[in-house]
Amino acid sequence: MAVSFWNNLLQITKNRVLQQRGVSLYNYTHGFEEHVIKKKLEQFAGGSINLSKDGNGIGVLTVNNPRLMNAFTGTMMLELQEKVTELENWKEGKGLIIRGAENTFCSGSDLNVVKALSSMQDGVNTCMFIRNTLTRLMRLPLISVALVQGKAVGGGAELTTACDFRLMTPGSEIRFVHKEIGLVPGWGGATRLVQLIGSGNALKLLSGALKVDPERAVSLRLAEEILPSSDETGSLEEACTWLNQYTKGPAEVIQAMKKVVIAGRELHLEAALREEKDIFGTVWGGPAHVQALAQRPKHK
Ligand SMILES: CCC(=O)SCCNC(=O)CCNC(=O)[C@H](O)C(C)(C)COP(=O)(O)OP(=O)(O)OC[C@H]1O[C@@H](n2cnc3c(N)ncnc32)[C@H](O)[C@@H]1OP(=O)(O)O
Repeated sequence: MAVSFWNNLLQITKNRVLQQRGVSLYNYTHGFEEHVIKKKLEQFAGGSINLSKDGNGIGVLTVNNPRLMNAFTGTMMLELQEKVTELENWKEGKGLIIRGAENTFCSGSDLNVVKALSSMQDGVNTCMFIRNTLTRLMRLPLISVALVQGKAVGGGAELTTACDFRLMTPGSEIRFVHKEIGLVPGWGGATRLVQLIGSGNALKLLSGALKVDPERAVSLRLAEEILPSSDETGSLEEACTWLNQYTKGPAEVIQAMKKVVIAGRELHLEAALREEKDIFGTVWGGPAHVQALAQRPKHK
């Protein structure tokens, strides 16, 4: 009796968390002091995270620090959080492409930052900070795609797993190199990798620090497709075309669709079904539904 009460309470709390935007995994109750780590990260400047949004509801987020193969400096980690907040509030948004500048994806944390924040406390806090951001990124009500050109290494490989889909260009590679530097993934990448490809395959990629080329990624179902182009402009156009297959229609319907999938992915059956009912209620009788019914649709 007492156990089922607490289980129900836990589920209700989880649902509430999923429904709210901008809610973080870790807060002061977990010993996480966000303002302290933000002050430290501010000291490591360089690079940027750029966001452009088009009129069709597709955003392009670019990890931009080509001098260091798009490694994340401290200020880029802070900027990523700001851009995720902006995307959470983008009412017209439907899809998101994440890519790296100048033909390569991302080489993870800037190793200079890793060295400077080498105490256990700083390392754990930095990981909590970025794991919060990537969890919010994963839960955006947008269909997200990592466009992997060149190399996605370490934290860069982890970033790809926070997207709904991965598209790879010829010659590109995803590699969880953490073992080589005496680490395990800390940006939530191991957990998400297990969910994507199963524990056995995840263990092989992580413990072997294996280079995953596009063919292998597709066969593991880590990537959806290999794009024909390897250049920046061509592959971005192809990624947009791929994404457009799934983002036709009104933003409120696409966003609701992503939310029911998040519920199915993250909640237990009964809680997910309750969540689906609530989300259904937000589109039933809405403009897109009424307009579609008025046209007496046939789906041949
Ligand atoms: C979550 C925890 C983490 O993410 S820890 C960080 C994990 N990442 C790494 O260990 C990546 C280390 N870098 C590499 O293995 C290679 O640079 C990779 C990414 C494979 C690219 O190789 P390649 O195409 O030959 O380029 P390169 O080595 O000449 O690199 C160009 C310059 O960029 C730098 N760079 C690269 N990655 C980082 C990084 N993560 N942090 C800091 N600097 C990085 C390289 O050192 C190189 O700089 P320089 O030209 O030697 O001054």
